[in-house]
Amino acid sequence: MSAILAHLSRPSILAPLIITAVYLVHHYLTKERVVLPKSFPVINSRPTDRFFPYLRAKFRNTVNFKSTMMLANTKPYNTKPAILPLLGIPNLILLPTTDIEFIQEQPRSILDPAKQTDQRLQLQFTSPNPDLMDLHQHVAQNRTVMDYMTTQIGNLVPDLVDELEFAGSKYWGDEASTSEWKEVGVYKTMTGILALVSNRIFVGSPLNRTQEIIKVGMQYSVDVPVVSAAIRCLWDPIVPLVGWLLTIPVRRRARQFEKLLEPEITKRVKAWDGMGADSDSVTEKKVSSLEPEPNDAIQWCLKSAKASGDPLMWKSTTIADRILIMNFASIHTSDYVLTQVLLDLAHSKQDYLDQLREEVETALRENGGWNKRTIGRLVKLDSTLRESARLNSFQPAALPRVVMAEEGIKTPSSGDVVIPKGAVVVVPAYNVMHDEKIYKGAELFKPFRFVGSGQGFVQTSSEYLAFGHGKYACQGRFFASVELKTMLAWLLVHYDIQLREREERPPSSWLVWNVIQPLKAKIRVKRREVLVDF
Ligand code: HEM
Repeated sequence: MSAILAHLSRPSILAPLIITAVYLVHHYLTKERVVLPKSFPVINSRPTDRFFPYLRAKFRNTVNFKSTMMLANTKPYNTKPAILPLLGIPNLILLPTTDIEFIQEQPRSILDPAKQTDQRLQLQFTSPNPDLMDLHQHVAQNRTVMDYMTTQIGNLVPDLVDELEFAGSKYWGDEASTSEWKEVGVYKTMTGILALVSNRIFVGSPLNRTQEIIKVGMQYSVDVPVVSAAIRCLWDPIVPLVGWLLTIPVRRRARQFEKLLEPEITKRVKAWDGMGADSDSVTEKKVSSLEPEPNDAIQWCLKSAKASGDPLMWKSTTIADRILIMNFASIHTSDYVLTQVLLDLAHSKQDYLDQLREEVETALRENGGWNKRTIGRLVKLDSTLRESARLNSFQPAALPRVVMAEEGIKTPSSGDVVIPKGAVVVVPAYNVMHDEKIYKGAELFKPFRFVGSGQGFVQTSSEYLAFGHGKYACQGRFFASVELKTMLAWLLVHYDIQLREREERPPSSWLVWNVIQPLKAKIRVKRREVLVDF
């Protein structure tokens, strides 16, 4: 015994023990705890659960979230809020679908979507620059840059197509390969093509083909969700240290990305300043000595930075971090949607593929080739994307928001019961988008379901939540819609896709409350001889 005591009293052992003990006491005594209303039922706990009902409900929700979402259609969950215990996401309250309109209208000061993203992605460790999400002037800049993106993307269709010629040939085969079928990994090739095409719009040509930029941007985007999910499962007291350690490689990649973009951003800033443009005199003529002025996200960031007059906004690292976040926000969401739609099509009917191809070829002929007008005419293709995103949305529970109001909130369904500050509310989405009463034949892929319905790919509603809904719905969806339609149209015109009508479509997998596309699924493609005359 005395030997053990002597051992423990050595400073190298004792000091960490004392620090840990002090931390634990401090943590548990001072941490603000969110006490969820006791009157709400716990979804997926059963009257027969005599022991550990909460833990058992948590287990069921975690391993089979789809069934939880279906349960949300039944009483009392379809009219009343419920506590939703789930691994790695504390303080969740599932609201009924009848609250969707109320939720989507609330300002950030009441229900904040960004705070939920902070928690989910552990941005205090993983963000290249935590201020980018928090500081008012950064948030305003993000919004302005997204506005540029929305208004400019139509004009950039020819650039997208130019990049597709290169990326498509690289991943799916070039013009010399028209006689052979080629087996391709859908997710892998879509990610590769998207990284090139999206970065053509983000950093411009030829920088977008720099291997290192693509590699670092992708690694960052792959690592953040994985490492943040791991941190969320850690025991609270060890999160600050272990979380920081686990994310060292992520932060290293962000610094690498900043270095890789630094020469280009500095060149652009110098070109701007070289014209003697004052911070507050942004005119189309005086903006930059680069001829022609680049039309890409680096330049949009620079323009809006100069308009703000705040030098921090045009610092090279600030702009590079914004571009890295764009890579993160766009590549995984878009490669998800493209992978799913290609698998849906490959496992559907030849007639669908023929009709889509015909629509694209007619639009190309009638509108003089690849441009904004052509893409705007593709109503069947637009409906196909919307239908696939409905069936496969990666957010089976939508509109996650943290309650920010000091006094908590009451929702239409909670009646007099207050949902406290710090709780995270969500609404069910999987069951809504698979509801037979809203979508007839809801489990079927009917690509032209929305043709003539007045509902385009980007339109959100309380019945269509693939991009969220309302005030804080996806800001990148207009960009994504043009980019994905151009990509899919170009691929359909340039490649035959071998139909796998009789084979089972590879299923997505569910990981807690995320849906993951079939990462290993393959299709067979063959380059076509393109005969469209335009
Ligand atoms: C098909 C691809 C995409 C899908 C399915 C998608 C989906 C979503 C969803 C579900 C949300 C949450 C909305 C809510 O909670 O109400 C969101 C938010 C957001 N997305 Fe997307 N997204 C896509 C592409 C993009 C792209 C390409 C960008 C930017 C380059 C982008 C930027 C954003 C931003 C900035 C937000 C936060 C909006 C806010 O809080 O105001 N997204 N997205």
